[in-house]
Amino acid sequence: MARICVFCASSQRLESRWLDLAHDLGVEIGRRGHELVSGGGCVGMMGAVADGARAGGGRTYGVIPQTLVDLEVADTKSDELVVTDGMASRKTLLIERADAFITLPGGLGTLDELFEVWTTATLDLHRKPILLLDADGFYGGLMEWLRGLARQEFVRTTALSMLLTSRDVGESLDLIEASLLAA
Ligand SMILES: C/C(=C\CNc1ncnc2c1ncn2[C@@H]1O[C@H](COP(=O)(O)O)[C@@H](O)[C@H]1O)CO
Repeated sequence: MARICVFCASSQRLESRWLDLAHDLGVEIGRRGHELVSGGGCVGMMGAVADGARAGGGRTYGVIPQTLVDLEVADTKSDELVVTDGMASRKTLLIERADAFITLPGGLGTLDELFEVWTTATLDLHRKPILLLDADGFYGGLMEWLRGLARQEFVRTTALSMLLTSRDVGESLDLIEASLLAA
């Protein structure tokens, strides 16, 4: 069993294909016996992945700041919900709790979380696998831009190679499980 943290969109105005993707990933995390670690929200893809994990028989662990609890967007169905005093302490707890990270399509919050776990990995502050689930080529533009940064020596190619990528839910979890087994 691994504790897999999923970063994804909180927006409530998304096409159903993104909510379905998050739900499918959650179901597969639960079905494989893993715990879902998440930002503890019940809206958008965040709610879909958590509901999916529970539907698949998995345990869910959420970490959410009090400000978002006050806005009534907390995943109150979570098996364990930790409330923090701010966004920074929330992110620290998420990173400490998880064994691995998967990033689904998302906006600024999702990108912030991806870059935090990725930069800390490049600094060898942790050795937890990080995977970008690039469904429908959502992250194609970002990856192309990052490869350009590597060509110009702003980013090390070893940093780029730390990021696992896949376009598929099952393959993403296969890659994470293989990486955890190899560690
Ligand atoms: C009040 C509304 C939405 C609530 N917003 C959030 N709820 C929970 N977690 C959030 C929220 N906004 C950001 N986060 C964290 O960042 C990621 C999602 O951010 P994005 O900008 O939507 O990509 C997510 O992983 C959370 O940890 C009204 O709609």
